[in-house]
Amino acid sequence: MLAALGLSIAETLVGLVAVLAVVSYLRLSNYWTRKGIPCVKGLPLIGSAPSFVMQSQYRGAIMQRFYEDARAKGQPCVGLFLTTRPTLLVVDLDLARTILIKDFSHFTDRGVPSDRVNEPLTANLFTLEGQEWRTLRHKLTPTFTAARMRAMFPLVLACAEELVAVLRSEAVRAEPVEMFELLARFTTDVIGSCAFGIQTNTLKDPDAEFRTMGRNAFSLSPVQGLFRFVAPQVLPYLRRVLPIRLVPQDIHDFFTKMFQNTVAYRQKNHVVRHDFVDLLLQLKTKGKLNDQPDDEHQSVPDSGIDEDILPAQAFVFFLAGFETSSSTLANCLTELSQHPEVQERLREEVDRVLAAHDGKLSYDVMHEMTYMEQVLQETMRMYPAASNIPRVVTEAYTLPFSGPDGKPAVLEKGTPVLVPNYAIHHDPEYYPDPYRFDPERFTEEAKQSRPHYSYMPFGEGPRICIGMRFAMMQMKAGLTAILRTYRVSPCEDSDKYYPPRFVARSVVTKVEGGNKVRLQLRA
Ligand code: HEM
Repeated sequence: MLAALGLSIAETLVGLVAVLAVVSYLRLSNYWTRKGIPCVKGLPLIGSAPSFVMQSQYRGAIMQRFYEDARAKGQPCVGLFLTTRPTLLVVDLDLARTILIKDFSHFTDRGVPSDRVNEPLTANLFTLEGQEWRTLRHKLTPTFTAARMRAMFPLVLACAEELVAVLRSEAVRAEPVEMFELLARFTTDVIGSCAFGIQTNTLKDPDAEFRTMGRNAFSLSPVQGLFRFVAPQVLPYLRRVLPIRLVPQDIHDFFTKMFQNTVAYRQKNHVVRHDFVDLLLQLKTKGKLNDQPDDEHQSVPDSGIDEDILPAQAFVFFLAGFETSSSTLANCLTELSQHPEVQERLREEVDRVLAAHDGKLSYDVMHEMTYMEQVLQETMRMYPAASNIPRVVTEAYTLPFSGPDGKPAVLEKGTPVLVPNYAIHHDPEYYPDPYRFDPERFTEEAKQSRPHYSYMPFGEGPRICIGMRFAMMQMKAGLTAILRTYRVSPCEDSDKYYPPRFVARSVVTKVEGGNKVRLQLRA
């Protein structure tokens, strides 16, 4: 055919790119303008944010620039093009509430690709869409109640004690300690224990297979990053012709096998451990937990969770839970090392609360540490693990305001929407002097004085992080264990790393150069 037209492959490709560029240019010129939504056009094919396509800047900061410009002009939102894809960036907090909560039924999905047939691990709570997601969320929600967390707490505490022991040898060496890596091993052990029911031993052995697999699951090559975050819309087409996997085969096989082995062992030996494996197995058979009453008003009995996607749920608890919590905890320690007065006040609280309970830490005792809650909240304001909250329009949606021509703007099905929580968390109108670490921003009084939805480290609405209780539990257990035994202080070269710069091509908000601190045993 090409030969008949007298074109070489190179000429055809150049022609194709030229046509795409013209189509993209025409779209750029009209798309948002026709809807009456102010926009940032940018370049054909690349769109409004070259650094987004190149993955050369932290995504939170990229969106912050658009957010601040639009906010200065009093716009409730701004239209962008991420590559050729029109994407709506939300600026106004009422609009954020409308999308995430009030009219959630038009925005139920995230637009993260999954493939249940070829890669069952991708069919998890984070990626599933529509009714499938709704049913699964309904079944999994009771596995995260305070009572279940209380039952799992001893497993978490055992890992926190191991962390303290490992830190002891680091403190004795008197060298700077990279806390991010150590804390990633801590949270890997915690979630390995609670979601896979095994002792992953990564604190004892940094090269343990679970840590390697966890690390690899988060290390994206530039090309993987491009497909997963920048142009996921082209992924389904490419996957038809190229052998592109969402989760590399070895990682997929490893986590599936781990979960299946644990299940087989539990069923053979009738082991009960009060962890997520137990709870997932209960949900598999009955669709509800053993101690949940039957719903009298339900005409059809609950069906169980399909066996093929059971490991996927343990996998997503691990993936969504370990690096988010470890990076938050590591950033918290960096801030505490830079703010000794906050650290001392927090340590006094830890000592006082523990002394009132014979030195014994429990799930309920941790809740008495109110200043610790403030410190972690301020950390998650400055370093939200997810810098933007993504949604996709699942049913065409008329925005609650009109464009300059007086006509209401309609968002088409499939349009991505981003709520920029990093930008909102650094808006000086909500948080004066936003780059200063100040846990006083989270006293009850200070929280009441701010508008709703100006703080969303765990997202918002029906799709809010399901694991936030678990996250707070493991972070508080880790922080308590560290502070009751050690003091942290900055390294000599800390001005190279603080104030922090964020890693550009990272799924989770992480700082450049890691989180190095000095550790001293308390006298
Ligand atoms: C500091 C720790 C954590 C942070 C900051 C965090 C943050 C988030 C955010 C921002 C979302 C998206 C929410 C939205 O779209 O509105 C999310 C979703 C999710 N998180 Fe977390 N997370 C953390 C820890 C955890 C843990 C420990 C687990 C599990 C044990 C977990 C499991 C999940 C799951 C399964 C979802 C998807 C929920 C759904 O779509 O229904 N996360 N998380």
